[in-house]
Amino acid sequence: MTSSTIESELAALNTLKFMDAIRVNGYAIIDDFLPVKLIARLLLEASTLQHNSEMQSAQTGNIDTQKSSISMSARGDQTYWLDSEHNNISESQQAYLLAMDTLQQQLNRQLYLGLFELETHFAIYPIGAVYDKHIDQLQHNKHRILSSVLYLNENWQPQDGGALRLYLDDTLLSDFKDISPIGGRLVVFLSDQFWHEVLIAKRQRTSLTGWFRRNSSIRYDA
Ligand SMILES: O=C(O)CCC(=O)C(=O)O
Ligand SMILES: [Fe+2]
Repeated sequence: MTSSTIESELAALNTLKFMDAIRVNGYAIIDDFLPVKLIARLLLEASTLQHNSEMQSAQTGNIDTQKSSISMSARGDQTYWLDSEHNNISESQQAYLLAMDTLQQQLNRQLYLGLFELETHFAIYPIGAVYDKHIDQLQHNKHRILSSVLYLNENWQPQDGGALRLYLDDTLLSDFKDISPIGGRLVVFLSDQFWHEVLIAKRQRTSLTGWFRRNSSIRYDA
């Protein structure tokens, strides 16, 4: 997919509504963020990486430092970072990165977030895996500004479970929104504001998770 195709795909989105949602609520959801074929190719690539044992068990960010035990959490996903160390970034992965870069520019232009770069990885949650309630902006790392999750799951049904549970009020556990990990759906939320968790699923659950950062000095800490 060429740069101009991605640009026009994104231009076609109702970006103003999306930006307004972030401005007002601190989070936003876009369905059909990328073409179905591209989502299918990314899903296949994640499965292949898993098959070839190239994914790693995820770790939580602060076990080493013990600085912010409040953020310590259990997670059962496997990850694969898209970065220059893995120099075989596929065409589909490039298309995803380009789309996210375009989104970053729009976010900066319209919300003045000053986002500098995206760190991102594939994540696969095998059946039964969860990610306990946590917050993405760790106390020793304030660089993560906006979290993003692009779901890659084909034909995901509500009864499959695996929702992202976003707590809308950190003092009120009953006030949450459950977001189903439907293929092509992109969720973004302010990294320091929302406690969230990944609920158990009956099917394997695949995504591209990312964090838009303001600074690049510390990387890959989750
Ligand atoms: O996959 C999701 O819905 C959320 C993942 C998440 O919270 C994380 O990786 O920090
Ligand atoms: Fe998270």
